Order: sequence, then C-alpha cells, then structure tokens
Amino acid sequence: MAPVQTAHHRILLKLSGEALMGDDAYGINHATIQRIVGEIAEVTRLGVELAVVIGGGNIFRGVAGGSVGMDRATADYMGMLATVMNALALADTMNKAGLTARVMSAIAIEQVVEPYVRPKALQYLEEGKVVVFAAGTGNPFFTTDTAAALRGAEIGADVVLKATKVDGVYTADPKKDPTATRYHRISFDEAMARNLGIMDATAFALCRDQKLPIKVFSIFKAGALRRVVLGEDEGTLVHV
Ligand SMILES: Nc1ncnc2c1ncn2[C@@H]1O[C@H](COP(=O)(O)OP(=O)(O)O)[C@@H](O)[C@H]1O
Ligand SMILES: O=c1ccn([C@@H]2O[C@H](COP(=O)(O)OP(=O)(O)O)[C@@H](O)[C@H]2O)c(=O)[nH]1
Repeated sequence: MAPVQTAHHRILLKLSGEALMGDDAYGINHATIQRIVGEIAEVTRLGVELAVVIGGGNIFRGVAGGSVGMDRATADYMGMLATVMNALALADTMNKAGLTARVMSAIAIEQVVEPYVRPKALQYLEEGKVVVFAAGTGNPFFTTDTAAALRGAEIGADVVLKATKVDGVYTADPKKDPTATRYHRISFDEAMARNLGIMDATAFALCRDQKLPIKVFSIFKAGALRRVVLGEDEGTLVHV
C-alpha cells in the first residue's frame, strides 16, 4: 500500500485540559482520554511527528484562583502543576495504547518527570516518540496556548493544532452569540485586530512572528484530527 500523503510533517497539538473532562464536572474522564489517544495514535501511524502541549483547565486555572483573592502568580503555578497531572495521565494512556510517550516539564520536578531540554525533545521526535510538554511555559501570567506557540516554534513544527471545544474561529464567541459565523481561514492580523477570543494575543503574536500557522478545530468531533493532518477541509486556518 502506498504511504498516505499528509499535509504536515511535524505537529504541535494543543489539547485543552477541559477536553479531558468529557461530560464530567472536572478532572479526567477515562473514556474521553482513551478516545483522544486513539485519534493521536491514528495520526502517528501516518508517519507524522507529534508533540503535545496539554492544558490544565479541567483541574485548575490561575485566573480563577486569582479572582478569589489568591496571589495570581501562586495560582498560576498551581495551574501549571495541574498540566503536569494531565500530562502524566495522557502519557500513561498513550504508553498503554502502544505509543511511546515522554513527558517533559518546564518546571523542575525531577522525581516525577524529566525536565524540558530542547535537543532531547527533538531527539525523541526523530525517534517517533510522542513528546508531552507539561507545565506550560514555566512562567506565571502565560497560558498553555502561548506554551504551544513557543514549543511549536522551538521544535520547528509546521503547524500548531488547537484542539478545543468549538470547531473553529468565529466572528464572535459562538457560545455567547448564536448568530456568529465560522471563518474558513483568517489572517493573524485580522484575528488580533478583531480581538477574537479563541486564543490570547501573546500566542497569536508569537505564531505570527514565527510564521507558524494555527489550525483550530473541535476535539469533540471524531476523526477531525486525522482530517486536519491529511489537509482536508476542517476547522479554521489562522495564517500569516
Ligand atoms: N471568536 C471566537 N471563535 C471561536 N471561539 C471563541 C471565540 N471567542 C471566544 N471563543 C471561546 O473560546 C473558547 C476556546 O478557548 P479556551 O477556553 O482558551 O480553550 P482551551 O480550553 O481549548 O484552551 C471556546 O470554547 C469559545 O467559547
Ligand atoms: O505558561 C503557562 C501555562 C499555564 N499557566 C497556568 O496554568 C493554567 C492552566 O492552563 P490553561 O488555562 O492554558 O489550560 P487550558 O485552557 O488549555 O485547559 C492557566 O490558567 C495558568 O494559571 C501558567 O501560569 N503559565
């Protein structure tokens, strides 16, 4: 059988923490994480190199902690630790599904996970391992979307895939405005000028400056990740 032609060679996949909740109120839903790992396994079988940045919103968000009077930086460190828990769960599920996954953390917790070292991450990717980047950027006041942009640029990914709760970028937040319509593609400058809330401005600006396109698509839609990897019409492309 001839190899399938993919649209991308090396991918940075940003998975929202909330994607792991499934229908639960918080935490990690077993069936949901297995389904997501199944989809990841399917695209790695196509021969693409894949790294993941995982969020933490299913366990803790710094903004929420800050809003109830906690010191914002402390709350953000808690948020980053939440992403480490998700990363461990994700890598464990991947390893059980027959993939070889490695977690690398932006914060040193050496008894638990290895630290992020760029050449090591590149080596793992070249070996066909899935690298799960934990603890975001390692800095408070940032998001895991910005971590995805940063790690995506560092590893030379050819696209950042944002797998989220909505199926693309809309003219307004579709959860609040039912009349909002979806863009097929939109430039970074327009997305930033229109202040479209799908990603924070820091993440957008970093990807724009590095000429790293972003594809936004739904994590709930079965087969969407594969379709994106094959370059089929799915979600919204944010381009330079
Ligand atoms: N213009 C927009 N287009 C699409 N989604 C938007 C837009 N503005 C705000 N959103 C909201 O952004 C959310 C995704 O962002 P975020 O909560 O940061 O996701 P994640 O948890 O995947 O990082 C969507 O659930 C959607 O409700
Ligand atoms: O570089 C980073 C990445 C994340 N966080 C904290 O970790 C939380 C979880 O990440 P995020 O909200 O981006 O997760 P997601 O929305 O993807 O579930 C954030 O709210 C922040 O408090 C941070 O401080 N710095």
